[in-house]
Amino acid sequence: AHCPVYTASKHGVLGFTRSLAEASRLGNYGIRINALCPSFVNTAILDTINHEENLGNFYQFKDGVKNLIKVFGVLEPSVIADGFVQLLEDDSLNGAVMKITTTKGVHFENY
Ligand SMILES: NC(=O)c1ccc[n+]([C@@H]2O[C@H](COP(=O)([O-])OP(=O)(O)OC[C@H]3O[C@@H](n4cnc5c(N)ncnc54)[C@H](O)[C@@H]3O)[C@@H](O)[C@H]2O)c1
Ligand SMILES: CC[C@@H](O)/C=C/C=C\C[C@@H](O)/C=C/C=C/C=C\[C@@H](O)CCCC(=O)O
Repeated sequence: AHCPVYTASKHGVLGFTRSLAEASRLGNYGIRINALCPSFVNTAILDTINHEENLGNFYQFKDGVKNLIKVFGVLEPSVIADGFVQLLEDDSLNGAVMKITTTKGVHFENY
C-alpha cells in the first residue's frame, strides 16, 4: 500500500526474470537468469525513507514503512551475498525466485 508503483516494478522484475530465463533455456543461450528478493537489508537505501524528497507523496507513510522494518527486521548484506553466491554456483537454478528473510533465511518462492 505504501508504494504501489514500487511494488509493481518488483513484480515486473520477477515476470521479466522468469520469462527471460525460459527464453534462454529454449534458445540454448547458456545463460541462467534468477531473481534475488531480500527483505530489508542494512544498506544506504533504508535511510531514503527518512527523506521526503525520496518518497514524495508517500512520505506520509514513512512511519508505516519504519514499522515494517521493525516487524520484519534487517538483514546484513553478507547474508544477501551468500544467497547470491548460491545462485551463481547452482547450475540447476534458472528462472528461480530466491527470497531471503529474517524468519526463513534463504528460500525459494514457486509462483
Ligand atoms: N536494502 C533493502 O532493504 C532492499 C530490500 C529489497 C530489495 N532491495 C533492492 O535492491 C536494490 C539495491 O538496493 P540497495 O539496498 O543495495 O541500495 P543502495 O542504494 O544501498 O545501493 C545501490 C547501489 O547501486 C549503485 N547504482 C545506482 N545506479 C547505478 C547504475 N546505473 N549503474 C551501476 N550502479 C548503480 C549506487 O551507486 C549504489 O552503490 C534496489 O533495487 C532495492 O529496491 C533493497
Ligand atoms: C518504501 C520506499 C522505498 O524507497 C524504500 C525501500 C526500502 C527497502 C527496499 C525494499 O525493496 C524493501 C523490501 C522489504 C520487504 C520486507 C518484507 C518482506 O520481504 C516480507 C516477506 C515476508 C515473507 O514473504 O516471508
